[in-house]
Amino acid sequence: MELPKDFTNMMKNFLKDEYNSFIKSYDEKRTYGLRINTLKINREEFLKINPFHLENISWVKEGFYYAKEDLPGKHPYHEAGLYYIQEPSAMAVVEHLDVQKGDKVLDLCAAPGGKSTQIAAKLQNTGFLLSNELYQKRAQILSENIERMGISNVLVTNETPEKLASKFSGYFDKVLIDAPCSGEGMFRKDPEVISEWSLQNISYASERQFYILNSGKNMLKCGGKLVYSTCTFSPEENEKVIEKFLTENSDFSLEKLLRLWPHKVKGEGHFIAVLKKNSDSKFSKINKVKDKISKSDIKDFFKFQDKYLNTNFNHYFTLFGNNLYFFEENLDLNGIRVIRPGLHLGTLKKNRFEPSHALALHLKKDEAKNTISLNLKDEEILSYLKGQTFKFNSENSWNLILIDGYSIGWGKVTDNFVKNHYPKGLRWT
Ligand SMILES: C[S@@+](CC[C@H](N)C(=O)[O-])C[C@H]1O[C@@H](n2cnc3c(N)ncnc32)[C@H](O)[C@@H]1O
Repeated sequence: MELPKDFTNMMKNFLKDEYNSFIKSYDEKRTYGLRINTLKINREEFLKINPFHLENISWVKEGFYYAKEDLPGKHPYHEAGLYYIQEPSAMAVVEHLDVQKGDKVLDLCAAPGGKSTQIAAKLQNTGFLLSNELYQKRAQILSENIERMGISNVLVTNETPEKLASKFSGYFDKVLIDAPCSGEGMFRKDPEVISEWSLQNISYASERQFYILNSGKNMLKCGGKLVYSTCTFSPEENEKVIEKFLTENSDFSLEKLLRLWPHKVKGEGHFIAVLKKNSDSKFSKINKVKDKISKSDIKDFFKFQDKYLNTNFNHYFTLFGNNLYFFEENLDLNGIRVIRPGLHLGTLKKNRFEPSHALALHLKKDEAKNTISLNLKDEEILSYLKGQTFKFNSENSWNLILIDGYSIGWGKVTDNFVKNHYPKGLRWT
């Protein structure tokens, strides 16, 4: 692999004796990883149905290497959100954030969602995750991944760090800043990154990283943890950013600094710094908004819930047009660009309610009154993913489609045929 001269010189200076082993790692094959989504299935249950060649990743219990030919991105279990495809060393970051159930967590640079979905699995639908992405297109992808993983306690926003900081001062127990970087750890995975690399870009990236870190710090509570990470190796974007930050912010202390090097671990490499905040920021009390929606406005949803669900969504509801969302907290998010204000329950149509794909992926098999159980080997599963109808004898009703016991979407039985409600944009061709 041909690497920029400035890059190899920089790494030689930094790594000294270790440089040769480091540079040799670029001649080795890249690694592939997936992480089991424990919101939907636990590790043991997944291993019983696992169709891939998996090997443990030592630093994440739910993380596995897979073989390139496994192609887990094109598998019905992927569509059911049973796992997330994530670079193995990237999985280490959230392990150091110390997420506890009930925590309020901010993921400030979140798209496409690897670390947000990992945080959500640790929260187990308790507490609250604010998952933010600056660029709108990337925020949409993030939102789709959040949906696929069946997460309910997350707000997806599309904001600048300083805008969020003006609203959420001293609010979060944990803040993750997985900063945009020059991506030197992506060289094996995506050689295009090499052509965009330059020393000038490193300087530009480090300024941006410092600015993001400075916005993120204000949103943390006293005693809270902030993890700063990158998938790059240049010290200017890593140790130097942290050193400068600590010099200017004596109320923060460094708890841990970690490097995952591609010549030392089986992964593409990562930098992780764990910081602790030892002072109070003025706590912004986020106003709670009154539930503006009366039960009669959404009576069709309640009818649907009574008829088809074994679980209850009672509060708090938001309507975006005709789209109904549920979120455990009733925060006033006025002025913030929200892409997903919680769990999308469905759409209010004329005199009826149509459940959403997000709700299907969130539900466990026992939470729906009617289910259609399919196995991986059943041809109906492919028909379903292709958006086709198939025969099923039952009375007319909404049914949660299950693959090996895990929800994958809705089907509406009409005259013994399953009308397909797998979203058009996700259908297999
Ligand atoms: C390394 S990626 C995040 C990867 C993500 N955490 C994951 O695990 O899937 C960094 C993200 O920061 C976003 N970003 C770029 N500039 C930003 C800025 N000024 N403030 C906040 N985020 C920014 C990028 O668009 C990108 O999606």
